[in-house]
Amino acid sequence: MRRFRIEPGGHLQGEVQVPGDKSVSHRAVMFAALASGTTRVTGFLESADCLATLAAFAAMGVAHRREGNALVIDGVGLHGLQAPDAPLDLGNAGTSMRLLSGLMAGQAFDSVLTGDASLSRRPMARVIEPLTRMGADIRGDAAGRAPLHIRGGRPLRGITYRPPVASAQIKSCVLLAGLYADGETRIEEPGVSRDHTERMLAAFGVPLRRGDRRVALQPVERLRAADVAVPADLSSAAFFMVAASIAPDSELRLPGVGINPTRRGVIDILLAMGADIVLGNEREQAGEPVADIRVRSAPLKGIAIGGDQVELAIDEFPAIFIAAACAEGTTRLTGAAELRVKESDRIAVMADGLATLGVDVTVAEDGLTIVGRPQAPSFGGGHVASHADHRIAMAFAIAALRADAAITIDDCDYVDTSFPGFVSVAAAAGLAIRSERAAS
Ligand SMILES: O=C(O)C1=C[C@@H](OP(=O)(O)O)[C@@H](O)[C@H](O)C1
Ligand SMILES: C=C(OP(=O)(O)O)C(=O)O
Repeated sequence: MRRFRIEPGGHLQGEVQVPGDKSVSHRAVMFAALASGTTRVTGFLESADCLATLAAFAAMGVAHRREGNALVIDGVGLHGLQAPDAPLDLGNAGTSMRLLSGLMAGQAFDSVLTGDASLSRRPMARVIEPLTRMGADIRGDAAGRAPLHIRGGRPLRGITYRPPVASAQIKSCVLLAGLYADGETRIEEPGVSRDHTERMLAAFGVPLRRGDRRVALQPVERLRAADVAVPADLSSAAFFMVAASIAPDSELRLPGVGINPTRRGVIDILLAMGADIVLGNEREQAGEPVADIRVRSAPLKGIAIGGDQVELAIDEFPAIFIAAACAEGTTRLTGAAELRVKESDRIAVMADGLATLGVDVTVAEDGLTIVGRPQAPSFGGGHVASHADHRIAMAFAIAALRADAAITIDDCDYVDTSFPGFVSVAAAAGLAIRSERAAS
């Protein structure tokens, strides 16, 4: 296991090219595999999570190769996947497991989906339940967790599903099963969730009816291969947006970052906190809005965050909490219980780490309250446990910019699930970070 050691202080300058979007990369592999024809994916995120998805399709007979900077995938068609001869191991990737569960429910063969210790703790009843209503035979353990055993060859029927939480993973799972169902599949969500699946299905020639928090899909004969240019990942960019905001004398440019309106909550939250963020050259890339982002240091202030803002920034809260700890006044997050069922319990784990670094934080069931320390240093140094959660590790790494002593972080191998190369990219921008092999 590697651990990070970050010396305190520093400022950030220059251009940071963050890697491709994780959500879009997973979907690009899935839809390319199911399409008729060949798809070229550029900007594919070569991270552990997305490579697990790619390996799962390779195990089901989908060929891929690298040509220059493109990942080229030969689609096998909606009914062309082959039975894998072993369980599909999806590692740490919740998106992969939940989306694949819907897809596997529609196949003629049986499959088993497994994952690592973190993924095996995450709730899967949220996909088992709607898929069972559609006619699938899918079972987890007694607590509704992975491994998931899926019996193939079951006829599926379209349903109208109203998930209890707004979740792109649940929605996408049901839509993927809906590709194989008899009749229309409808989803009506209690809130806004990211719409990468809908955008990419449309690009692959699948007609959808979309309304406010609603989507409906009719089964189709085939998906039409369509090249995908994956935007840079806003969730990875978020660490640098916060870092440049809290470090003095900093200015970073982040080119080609996805700013999908169902994902861009972190930009709006940081702007509301007083951040100096400017979006330029806004354009569309493979059906997704992207922009070049410029961030400069700025004094931040605490705000209240809740309601619809939560899902729009769901993966960015570890970074946002670091911003809040450097802000003038109090930041209060509510309505974010979903953070407790990510790769780690991100409310408890972030609260523990912030407290270790001397920040006054109060935990609630669905959020937390952070009293900011606007005078640098905002953090003491110390040793923080990432609980094998990539986003926790990266969040505490940037906290060192406002610390008075070194911060060390355990269990940082998992950063590769979403941001391979984080250490060298962050070091080149000005963070005094190094990765060390830990004793155990
Ligand atoms: O669909 C996706 O790609 C994702 C959806 C979100 O999860 P939920 O659907 O559970 O909100 C997010 O946290 C995850 O990192 C990626
Ligand atoms: C929650 C995340 O991913 P997943 O659900 O795919 O594991 C994340 O990347 O923060």
